[in-house]
Amino acid sequence: MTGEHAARDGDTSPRGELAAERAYATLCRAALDRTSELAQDRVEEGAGVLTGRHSGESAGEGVAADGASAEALGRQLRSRAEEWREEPPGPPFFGRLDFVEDAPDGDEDHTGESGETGESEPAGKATRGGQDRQGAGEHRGQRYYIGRRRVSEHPASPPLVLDWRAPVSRAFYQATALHPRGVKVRRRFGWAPGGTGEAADLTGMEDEPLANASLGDEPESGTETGKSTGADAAAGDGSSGALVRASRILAGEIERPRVGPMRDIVATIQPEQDDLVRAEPGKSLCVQGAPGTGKTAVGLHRAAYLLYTHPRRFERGGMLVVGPNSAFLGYISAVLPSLGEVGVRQCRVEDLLPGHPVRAEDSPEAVRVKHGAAMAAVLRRALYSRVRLPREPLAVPDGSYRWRLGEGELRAVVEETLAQAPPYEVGRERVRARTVALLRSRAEHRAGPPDGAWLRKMGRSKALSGFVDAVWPRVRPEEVVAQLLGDAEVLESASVGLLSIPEREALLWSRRRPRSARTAHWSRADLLLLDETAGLLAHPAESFGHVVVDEAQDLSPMQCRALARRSRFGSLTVLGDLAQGTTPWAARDWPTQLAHLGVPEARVVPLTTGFRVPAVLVEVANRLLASLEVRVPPARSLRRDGELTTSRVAGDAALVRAVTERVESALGREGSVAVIADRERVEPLLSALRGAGLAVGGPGGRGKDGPGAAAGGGVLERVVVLPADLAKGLEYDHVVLAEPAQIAESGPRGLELLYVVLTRAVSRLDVLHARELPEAMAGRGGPGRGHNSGAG
Ligand SMILES: Nc1ncnc2c1ncn2[C@@H]1O[C@H](COP(=O)(O)OP(=O)(O)OP(=O)(O)O)[C@@H](O)[C@H]1O
Repeated sequence: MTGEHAARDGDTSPRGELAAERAYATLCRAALDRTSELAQDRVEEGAGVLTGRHSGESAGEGVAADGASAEALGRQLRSRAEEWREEPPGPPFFGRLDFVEDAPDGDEDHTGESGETGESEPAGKATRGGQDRQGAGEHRGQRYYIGRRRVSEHPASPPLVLDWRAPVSRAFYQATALHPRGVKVRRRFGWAPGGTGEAADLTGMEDEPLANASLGDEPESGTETGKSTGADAAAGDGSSGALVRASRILAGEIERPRVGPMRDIVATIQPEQDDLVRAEPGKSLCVQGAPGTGKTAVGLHRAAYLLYTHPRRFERGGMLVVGPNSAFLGYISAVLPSLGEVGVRQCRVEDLLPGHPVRAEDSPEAVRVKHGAAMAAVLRRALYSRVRLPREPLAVPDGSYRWRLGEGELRAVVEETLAQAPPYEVGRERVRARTVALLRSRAEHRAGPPDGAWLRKMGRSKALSGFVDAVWPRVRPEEVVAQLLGDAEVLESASVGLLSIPEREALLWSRRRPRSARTAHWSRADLLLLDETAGLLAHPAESFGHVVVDEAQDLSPMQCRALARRSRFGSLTVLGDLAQGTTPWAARDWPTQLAHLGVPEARVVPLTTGFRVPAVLVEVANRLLASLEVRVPPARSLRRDGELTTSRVAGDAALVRAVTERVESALGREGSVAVIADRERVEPLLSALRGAGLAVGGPGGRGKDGPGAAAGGGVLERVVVLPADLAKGLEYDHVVLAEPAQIAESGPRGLELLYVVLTRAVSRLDVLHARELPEAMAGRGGPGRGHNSGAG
């Protein structure tokens, strides 16, 4: 149990240890079942008590203070109870830490977290206080189980299992023989895939001796899955490669076939990923990660970590996860709930924008201009061109008297307000307040300080309101944008020096289009303009404490600004890969993109170890990097498996035949198959494959971007034909790539697109080509270090 080493005096044979761990699992399951019942009872009682969330809280601490939060809490309790009812929580733990009894001299701990307790730290001396710099600190002699969530027999009793996010759990991810953090032995548990976490599902375990490993300690135990090889990793450099090579459980988990929606990776988070997950909440972070390095996974785990560690911070401004499209969001939607976080908003940028129906379509050039950074300046000018400097004095009637304000002083009011550049609506009220202040000083001079009622009367007076309307008119975003796009003169004066004449022409509505704000037909990109203008008028009502932005390289400057507005007081986790930028406005460098996102100071951290794409494929993909217009560190792969074939065929008909053959032979093996080609080839390939009697899905049929994934995944055809531009973010066991040269030439970002396509395969990639391979792909050493054949 979490506490003193319980098994020390028991049966220490591998079989005996496994039996003891299974018994412990049974104990945990019983405690979980009780927690579930308790949650259900509380929903029924309507009690506003959090159950087991934010583990430091004992029963009663989460009582809601007001109706709205009581309702939110009720919803959360209900979903927690439903979650428990519908989905058994799975294995109650995946790891165990045994800390040393005595701190060995010179065993420096490098956590820098001395004394970290944190509000989420589980109660009880056993887990209070972090490891000190000399090693185990207060954890000396303790044993802790680590799991997806805290398990205890009662919310207030000491935990049987610690949440993976608790400070002490960090040692599970970070301890190495060089820096053992006071950990004597790290144990990993192997559970039957797909099991519900019953004791019988616990099939094996591996121990890595850490502290004193260099002195030649033997592993504590071997298990049914084989002798521990942990010592190899422990003695190594602690890199992901060394760790994974040394652990069959780790390697098995990482190489497990991918089916259905994305899973959490909580049992196998790697040290460099853990650093990002637990990075300081207040500071923004940008992860430049090669394909399959776990950027999405890291972002989601970071969200869960921040919510757990800083619950109060995110009660005020919530957490937002932004993804590129709804199918992707469907694909990742199960991860946070599986980590116990059900209240995170997950959406696309466009879901945050004004909800006008989209009734118009822009030309590609108009889309490009509307997404560009210059548009923000154009809109600002268009809005502020409405402000007029006063040209005459103002007389404000007050009973039979008239207060007079001179043109010069009124002009100073407007000029000073403009110089302060507040949001437009704030500016308007500021002009009003300052003009009233001028009246007050007049009145004071004449008859002593006026009272509040008089000041309010003056502020609302017709003359003063008329003045404010004249110099700083009230306006709606729709009016500003409709006038800008509908009136050539307005557009010209707002965009001189910012847009070229052809760009202006692309923006201008044709004469047939309605001109008024009320009847305007808005395009998708117009919604960005409306949002930008609304942001110039006032701060958005919706603001987030933290925003996780995925595939951030593909966002346009205007999309970035829409996010920046919503996290003015928060921080961002920006995830992306410049080499995978395929939109017309994709970022070429991070500093520029981070500036658009409002966080120019964010640290950029590379992730280069890939968990998806095998090394032989990564090597081919990396050859492209030299030809891209971006500089990113090349990927390396943890996976040594994987096959690559490259085959030249004689002409298009032969290419179709070769694709069919490859698909047929791929079907003889396990896993999903995707044929990826330029959009033009999709229909012919689909009909050829169907003509050959194969059940094939069209674009979006399955995978991360397909409705299959959104609906829970994998239920549709095993084979899909996919245009290259829909491949981003997807994974397939076997990929057949048809005519890479055509993809490379398909547009200004063709090579980036090809790079995306080359990095989708989890196991096997067949490259089929009738034309020469793109030079960039051939690299210096020629294509295909794997098997080459002339089949076709
Ligand atoms: N530490 C880990 N343990 C196990 N699996 C992992 C780990 N890190 C990542 N993975 C797996 O690797 C795959 C790729 O992860 P993910 O989709 O997060 O990568 P990505 O960097 O966002 O990729 P891309 O840039 O291609 O979209 C996923 O199947 C993920 O579950």
